Order: sequence, then C-alpha cells, then structure tokens
Amino acid sequence: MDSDPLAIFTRPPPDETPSQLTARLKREADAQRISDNIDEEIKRDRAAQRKARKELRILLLGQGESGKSTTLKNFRMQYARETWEQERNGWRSVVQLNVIRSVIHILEVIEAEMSGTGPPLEDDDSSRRFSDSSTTPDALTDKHRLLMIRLAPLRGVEAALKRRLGAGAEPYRPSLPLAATPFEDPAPLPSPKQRTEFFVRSWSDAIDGGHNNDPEIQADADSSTITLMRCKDDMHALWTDPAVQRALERRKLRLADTAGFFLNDLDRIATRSYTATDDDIVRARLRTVGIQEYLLRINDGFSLRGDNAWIWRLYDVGGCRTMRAAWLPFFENTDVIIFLCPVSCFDERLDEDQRVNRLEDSTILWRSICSSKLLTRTQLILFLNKCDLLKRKLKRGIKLKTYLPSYGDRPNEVMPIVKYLREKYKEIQKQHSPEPRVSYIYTTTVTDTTATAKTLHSIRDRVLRENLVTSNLV
Ligand SMILES: Nc1nc2c(ncn2[C@@H]2O[C@H](COP(=O)(O)OP(=O)(O)OP(=O)(O)O)[C@@H](O)[C@H]2O)c(=O)[nH]1
Ligand SMILES: [Mg+2]
Repeated sequence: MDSDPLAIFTRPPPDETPSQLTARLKREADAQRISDNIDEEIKRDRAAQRKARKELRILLLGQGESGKSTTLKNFRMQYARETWEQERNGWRSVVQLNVIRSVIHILEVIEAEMSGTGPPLEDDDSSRRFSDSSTTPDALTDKHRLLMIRLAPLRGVEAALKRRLGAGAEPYRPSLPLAATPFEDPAPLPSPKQRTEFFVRSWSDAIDGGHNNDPEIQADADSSTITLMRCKDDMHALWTDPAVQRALERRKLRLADTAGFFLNDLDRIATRSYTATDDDIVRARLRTVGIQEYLLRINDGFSLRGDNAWIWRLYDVGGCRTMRAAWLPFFENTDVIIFLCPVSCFDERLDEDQRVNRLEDSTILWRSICSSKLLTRTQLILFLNKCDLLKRKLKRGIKLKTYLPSYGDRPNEVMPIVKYLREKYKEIQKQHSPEPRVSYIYTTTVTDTTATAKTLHSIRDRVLRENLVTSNLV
C-alpha cells in the first residue's frame, strides 16, 4: 500500500522514527505532485477539447454593483442582436420598475425625515461633505406630504410589475453568511443593511417568461402604464424639489448617479408608446442572484479553417459576499475572467457588510483571483469601471487619499488616480499569479455603450488570438 502514489495521506505509525517521518513526508509530497499533475493534465485536455470545438467559457466577476450584468448586456447587444431585439419589450416593465423603486425610495426618505425615524445618518465626516446645508435640515412641508399621498398608487403599480416580471423578481434581503473570496468559509452576517432591491434568478424568465400572452397580466401592464402617466408630473416635482434633493444628500443617497438617468427622462418613459432604447436596457438595474449563462456566436475573422464562428459561454454571477462561494465550481473550466473593479466606490462601504470599504473589497477579491492555482491558465481581463462616476465624485471634492492613504499627495484627478490603480492592480497580478501572465487592463464606463463596444471588440480579438495560438488553430 505504501507504494501507491495516490494514497497521499497515510496515517503515521505510532512509533514513527524521525527518518521514517522524513521519508513519509517526502512520499506524500511526491504523491501530491503526481496528483496535481494529473489534475492539470485533465484540465488541459478539457480546455483543448473545448477549443477544438471552438468554444470558450468566460466568467464575469466582481463585487455587487460593479457592472457585471451591464457588461454582459453590452456583449449581448453587440453579438446577439437578434435575441436582444426580441427581448426589448420585456425591458419596458423593468425600466418602469426602476423608476417606481427610485420614487418609493425617495418617499421613504421623506417619511423618515419628517418623522425623525429611519436609518440614522452616518456619523463619519464623509456623510457631511456633500452639502454645506447638511447641518440645517430643510423644511419638508405640507407640499411634500401631499406629494406622498398623490404618489401612493405607485405601490400598487410596483406590485403589478412584480407579478408581470414573475417569480424572477423578488425583494433582496441579504441573510446568508458572508465570504470575502470564493476560497474561504463563509462567516455569519454582522448586521446587514436592510435593502429591498429587486433581483432576478433568471433574466430570461423576468424579461420574457411567456407573461406577455397572459390577458390578466397584460391588463395589469396597461393599468400600470396609465398610473405611471398620471403620476408623471408629481414624480417630476418630487425629483426636482430642492428640499428633497438636500434630504437625499443628507442621507448620502446619490440617486442622481443611477436613478437620475430614468427620473430625468420621465416625459419619454411615462407614456403609452414608450419603448426601451438600447441605453435604457443597459442602464436598467436588476440585481443578479445565482448564475446566468448566455451563449454568443462570435466570428474570429482570421481563422484559416472554414467556419470561423466561436461559441462564447458567458457566465454572470451575483457579486454580493453571500454569493461568492457559488463561484468556485466555475473556476475549473474557465478560459477567461473579466473582473470588474468599480473605481468610483473608494469612499463607499459594502451593502452586505458596512464595515468593509468597497475598493478594499475589490482589491482583496482581485488578489485572491490572481493567486488561485485553479485559475493559473485563465486569461484575466480587468475593467477599472465607473470612471464617469469617479470623475463626478472628484469634482465634488472627495479625496481618494482620505480612504486610500497610500495615494499620498498625488493629484486628486481622474487620470493620475486611474494610472495609480492600474499600476496597483497590475502589481498584485504580477506578485500573486502562480505563473507569469499578460496583464489586460481597460479603463471603462460600461454604461457608455459606444465606448464599451470598442473595448469589447478589442477583447474579442485579443482573446481569440490567444486561444487560436494556444490551440494551434491558426
Ligand atoms: N454611471 C455608471 N453606472 C454604472 C456603470 N457600470 C454599472 N453601472 C450601474 O451600476 C449599477 C449596477 O450595475 P450591474 O451591472 O447591475 O452590477 P452587477 O455587478 O451585475 O451587480 P450584482 O448583480 O449585484 O452582482 C446599475 O445601475 C448600472 O447601470 C458605469 O460605468 N457608470
Ligand atoms: Mg448583476
């Protein structure tokens, strides 16, 4: 039995001498090496078979709200145009739900401000930096109370839209244990911020799911649109009210960065004839839970063999710490990882764990991905994302060095900050990768579909070239 190289860990004999111990440890190390080599060979074979079939597996990773699903939408818009068009009608309800969720969120803030309840203001100085008036609360008056009453029917529309989107959309309340990286055991949740954001288990169910043909749901959809149209002026009055805006600032809710895209455009959206544009679809937010798989057919354009279409299997995961353990099984056979680091989040904390800075979380995650032996041969592509929001944040005078002291006295401007983070992440990759690998880093704003299209074409060419070379298909 002792000579069996696969019996890696043998029980030590009770009277083991030092030389026997040394010999046993060596045998175990040799056996482990052989086992690792076999695993590696199996992986290489599988990868070669996939490439021979011209198939690649691509995983989108990053913390919650880093832009993974938005990147996936850009991919689908570019390379799966037919299904993108077929789903366009389904997105109308998602955009309506985004609008209503934002308005209800604002109403909740007003209610809390008026009654002096709700989540306490954060007591660190960062929450006070946005507005000089933050220490003198603005009067919310009867006008606001009236708006609250007039907008109450939106709660019914929210319920109807939920029905229309089907079982795919439910409120999200983190309750599972947390793990910073997919490689560690989850720990119990400290005290999660209560959020009732909606999520999808399956986008295709939410967007299509056959609901369109159900007359009851169709009637719901029509009456939702009518209520939305009736509430349009009040929603606009609420959103543009200076006292409301200041209340949002006091509570550090930068809704203008996300919801603003839709709330500034109510004239177009709250109409009977509204059709979601490409930009609307890319911007519409539904938190991802579980893992979504999408197939794309992508032409390489330079293969010498007849058919130059590749199948790209894209996997979009939920980025919250409660969901990271679920990523691990996908690492075995992944050819490419696109990792999103939202650089604008340097002064924010994770929803699911308010003790953790979001940039720090991204850095920990990136380090763990780079150092994983499972991913030694996986091509890593990094997006330094949300550069538009970074620019806006810096304009408001928020300083990176307050949250990242190592940035020191470098200029508090977009270009130097992005350069600094690029070098920092590149260095982490270099130091922690088990074997040297090429670094692919892009500066992105994935809500900008034109710029992102160029990035995706560049990625397509780089990924295909690398895989054509490694699989000898050129
Ligand atoms: N302004 C701006 N918004 C962005 C950018 N990237 C993503 N967003 C927005 O950020 C929010 C989160 O984006 P998602 O793509 O849903 O994030 P995710 O990584 O899939 O998040 P989870 O599903 O929770 O893991 C959405 O409202 C997006 O529209 C960006 O570059 N700029
Ligand atoms: Mg997502």
